[in-house]
Amino acid sequence: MKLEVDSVNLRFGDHVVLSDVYMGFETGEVGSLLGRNGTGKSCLFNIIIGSLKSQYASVRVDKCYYPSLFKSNLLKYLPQTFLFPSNLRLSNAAEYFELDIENISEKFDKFHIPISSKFYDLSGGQRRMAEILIILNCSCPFVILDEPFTHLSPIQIDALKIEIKEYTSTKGIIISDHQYQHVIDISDKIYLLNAGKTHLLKPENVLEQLQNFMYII
Ligand SMILES: Nc1ncnc2c1ncn2[C@@H]1O[C@H](COP(=O)(O)OP(=O)(O)OP(=O)(O)O)[C@@H](O)[C@H]1O
Repeated sequence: MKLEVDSVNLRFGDHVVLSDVYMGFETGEVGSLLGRNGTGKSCLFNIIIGSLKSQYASVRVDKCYYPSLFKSNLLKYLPQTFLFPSNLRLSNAAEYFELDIENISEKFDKFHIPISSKFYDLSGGQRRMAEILIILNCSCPFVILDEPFTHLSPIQIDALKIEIKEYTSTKGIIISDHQYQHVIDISDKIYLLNAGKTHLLKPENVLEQLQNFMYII
């Protein structure tokens, strides 16, 4: 399946954030969006899911138009901020997303997170990992993870990178994170957002292109 967003134009008053943006992602791959702070990555994700109205945007899955992809069961989205209320039990959050509790508890065990806990029982990193696992296990063809590596320790990041790659057997996974080296390690395709436009990076010299766009020095 192919998820495409194009002709995205977004401005707040005189501030033009996105100008004629295109991105395309397919199931079976990890696709990424990099860009400096404030370039519009989260806005673009919110436009894709349908929670932010832009002046214009066309969001399609396999050439069908979706004004609100979030309601369609084709995509789940993990925002930068925590997703679930603190006093919710992990198992209840999993049930809310119609997950098989037995299957998901095995995943949680792997990361030493008890599924019977409430979110406030967990550390920041455990909580982030728990939310990521719930979203990754949803039976939808696309998942967006906004800053999945935030709060995670290096060893958890490495485990998550393996996990994300495994889920591409059934999904397209779209990520954005400023820990660009980890993003590069697992991405099949990388877009860089700069001055309101997306640029699809050539796979052979990604670091050099990131330098040219002054995302890194
Ligand atoms: N509701 C809003 N009203 C006005 N400006 C907004 C609004 N939402 C976002 N912006 C502006 O749009 C720009 C893009 O914001 P966005 O959060 O998408 O950036 P980002 O690329 O995700 O940044 P970061 O990497 O820091 O998370 C910023 O300049 C922000 O101030």
